[in-house]
Amino acid sequence: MIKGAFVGTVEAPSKVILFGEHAVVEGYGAISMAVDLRTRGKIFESEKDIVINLKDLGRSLTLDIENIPKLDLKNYNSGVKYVLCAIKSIVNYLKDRGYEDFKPFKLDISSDIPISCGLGSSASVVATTIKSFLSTNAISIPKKELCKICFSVEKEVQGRASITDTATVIYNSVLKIKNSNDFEVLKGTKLYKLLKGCHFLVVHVEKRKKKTAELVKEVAEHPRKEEIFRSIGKIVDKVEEVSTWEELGCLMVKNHELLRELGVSTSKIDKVVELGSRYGYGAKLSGAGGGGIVIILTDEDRREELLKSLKELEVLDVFECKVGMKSENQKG
Ligand SMILES: Nc1ncnc2c1ncn2[C@@H]1O[C@H](COP(=O)(O)OP(=O)(O)OP(=O)(O)O)[C@@H](O)[C@H]1O
Ligand SMILES: C[C@@](O)(CCO)CC(=O)[O-]
Ligand SMILES: [Mg+2]
Repeated sequence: MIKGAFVGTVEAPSKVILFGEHAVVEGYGAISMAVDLRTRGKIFESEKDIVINLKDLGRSLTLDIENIPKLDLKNYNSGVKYVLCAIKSIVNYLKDRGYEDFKPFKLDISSDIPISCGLGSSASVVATTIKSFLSTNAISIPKKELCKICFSVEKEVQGRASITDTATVIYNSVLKIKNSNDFEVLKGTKLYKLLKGCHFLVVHVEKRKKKTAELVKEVAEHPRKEEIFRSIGKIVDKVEEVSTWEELGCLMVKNHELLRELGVSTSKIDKVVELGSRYGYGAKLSGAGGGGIVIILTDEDRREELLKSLKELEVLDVFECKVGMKSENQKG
């Protein structure tokens, strides 16, 4: 073995939630779409231990393989908990199924996904970490099992989570989340065909002050959450019936208004949603909120006016995204 020899790369995409965030945590529906902004895990040989370099955080973890099942996440700061919990979860999952003698490796993790803005960077890094461990040990498990493990990591770190983000980055497609345990890949459906023709802009409006874990906890304590979740659930049910971009955009705005009532929007997010409605078919915040991203269903005839108005608002970044296509940065 050449010490530190490069072995290979594992990747996972990011995601946007088109409809249903927060309500989906309590079993309502959601519709999500993978986005081609990716987390990469570069795997190298290692003589002993698992060494994980989190390039975007400037942090490095060295793990004695024997001690991984007993890792206590409370001893680590929040920034590394998703990756640590991911490693611990896959080791325990495999040990429970008779696997042992896991190989040491070094893993460099880096990502083009803006962290903590609603693009599912946590789900993407969890999937990348677990897929890297499996790849190093030449073990493959069914995608559904991979989803369950990745979801359990988000739930353990956040306290509350749905299957949306992890299933979407693992299946790398457009998903309809049906309830807390079940989803379907929408490929070939009427909605998928409509979405395939859509042009979306993902606008990173502003940095969030809170992590998803805090935001979902606050929403869980909202006095009107059940009433608002029911209304969001009704919107999600309507989405599969729409036939035009106008109808889709209108439902996005209605969903956004309900997220505002949940208290997860901000004034700048609302301004961008208003621009998305003025120069496009509609828009809404996406992900846990509290700042972060807005997704806009654009009208290509008014795209330049929209981009000019976004520039005047001094948003952080603008990415073009289309179903199944590479995302391109559009910030002038
Ligand atoms: N490239 C990365 N390297 C290491 N850790 C990362 C990376 N990207 C995300 N994380 C972890 O995920 C956390 C952000 O997760 P969080 O759920 O708050 O935001 P998000 O997943 O981007 O947004 P949302 O959950 O709303 O889609 C970071 O604080 C860090 O712990
Ligand atoms: C806010 C939320 O609905 C989406 C976060 O991207 C949380 C979850 O579904 O796990
Ligand atoms: Mg997340």
